[in-house]
Amino acid sequence: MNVLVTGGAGYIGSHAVKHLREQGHHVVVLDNLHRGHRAALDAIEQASGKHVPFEELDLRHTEAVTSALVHHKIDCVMHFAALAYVGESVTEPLTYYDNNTAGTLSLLQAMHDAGVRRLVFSSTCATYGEPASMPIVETMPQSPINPYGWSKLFVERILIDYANANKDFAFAALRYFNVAGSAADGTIGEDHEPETHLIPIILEVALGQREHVTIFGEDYDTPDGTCIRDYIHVEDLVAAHSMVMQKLNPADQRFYNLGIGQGYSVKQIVDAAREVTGRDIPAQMGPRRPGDPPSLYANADKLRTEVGWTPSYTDIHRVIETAWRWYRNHPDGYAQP
Ligand SMILES: NC(=O)c1ccc[n+]([C@@H]2O[C@H](COP(=O)([O-])OP(=O)(O)OC[C@H]3O[C@@H](n4cnc5c(N)ncnc54)[C@H](O)[C@@H]3O)[C@@H](O)[C@H]2O)c1
Ligand SMILES: O=c1ccn([C@@H]2O[C@H](COP(=O)(O)OP(=O)(O)O[C@H]3O[C@H](CO)[C@@H](O)[C@H](O)[C@H]3O)[C@@H](O)[C@H]2O)c(=O)[nH]1
Repeated sequence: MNVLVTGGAGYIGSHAVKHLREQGHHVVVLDNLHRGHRAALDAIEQASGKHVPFEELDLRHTEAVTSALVHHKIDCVMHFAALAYVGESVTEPLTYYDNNTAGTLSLLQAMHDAGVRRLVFSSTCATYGEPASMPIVETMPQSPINPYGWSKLFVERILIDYANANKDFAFAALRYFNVAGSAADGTIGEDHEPETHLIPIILEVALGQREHVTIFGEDYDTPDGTCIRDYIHVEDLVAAHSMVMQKLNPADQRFYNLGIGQGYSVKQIVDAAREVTGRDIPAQMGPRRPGDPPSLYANADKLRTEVGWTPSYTDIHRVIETAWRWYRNHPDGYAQP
């Protein structure tokens, strides 16, 4: 298939580009490079010896996006492009609604104008807010507790309405839990600025780039008092995307949780990282981070049953190993040393 990957120069998008090409698809990247890295695409190009077609465009430039869709004869869009920091969304809500919600509206208009009828959308478990029970199943109420979650939930709603009005359109919204790790072959990885995610921060401590990791709260109602999350390896996540894409039939409206169905506490992650790296990783207790639910993990049975996906990484040590390989070999990320 001819697939347009929006946000393809970002962390998850670049792993999707690599995987889809390995699966034999023809991939075009669209990214405005606001938080992406041209160097990630260069690395994919270098490792494969094959050019990565790249459109440096913003989602909100509808006409230019339409032209790109037509020019590359796109069959399906995988839509990763978004702003994705919960804390930033609280202080800059308009930026999030403009980029994530209005940006997707513009993309849908462009797809409509270009006659592209398949979309796989990056949603998030942040759309569930603080669920009453665990694990989370897709039918549970969605009530986000931050603008980031709302900016994604609005898109889910828009997709339903658009698909109801256009019966030849099909979409899947994949609600990710915590995405972690790097390509097992070491070619690409995670490089966020600012970095706010737990595993990268812990590995920056292991590298000596930070003095300690602060554990945000140890008074939660969980077995060791720290927050529990469901960490899915980025390669398992993108494999699920291509499997779902292949299954999309006209008029499909699919919603899936994308996690491994097992939770780890913050303390367990720190301990696992100490074992993997063999480094002393100083941790300090700090106050809770506003907006953090105590526990979030998936029931991912629907994806297993309907699509046949299973995660290959179920041991957190192996997930951290892939991330550690990337950070050790690229201590400055994609920046030139
Ligand atoms: N990282 C996670 O744990 C996680 C969890 C749940 C959902 N998600 C979702 O997955 C997707 C990818 O996340 P990521 O961690 O790879 O983020 P990222 O910041 O690394 O990548 C996002 C990419 O999108 C690009 N982009 C943003 N707005 C754009 C626009 N208006 N036009 C064109 N390009 C634009 C950025 O330049 C960047 O390259 C996002 O939609 C995010 O909401 C991520
Ligand atoms: O320095 C740190 C960083 C994080 N945490 C904790 O570690 C856990 C994971 O945090 P983080 O890695 O920042 O991920 P989340 O806040 O869970 O958010 C991620 O996962 C969500 C889905 O769960 C996505 O929607 C978001 O885009 C993505 O950033 C949370 O309990 C945090 O409180 C710490 O204790 N110390």
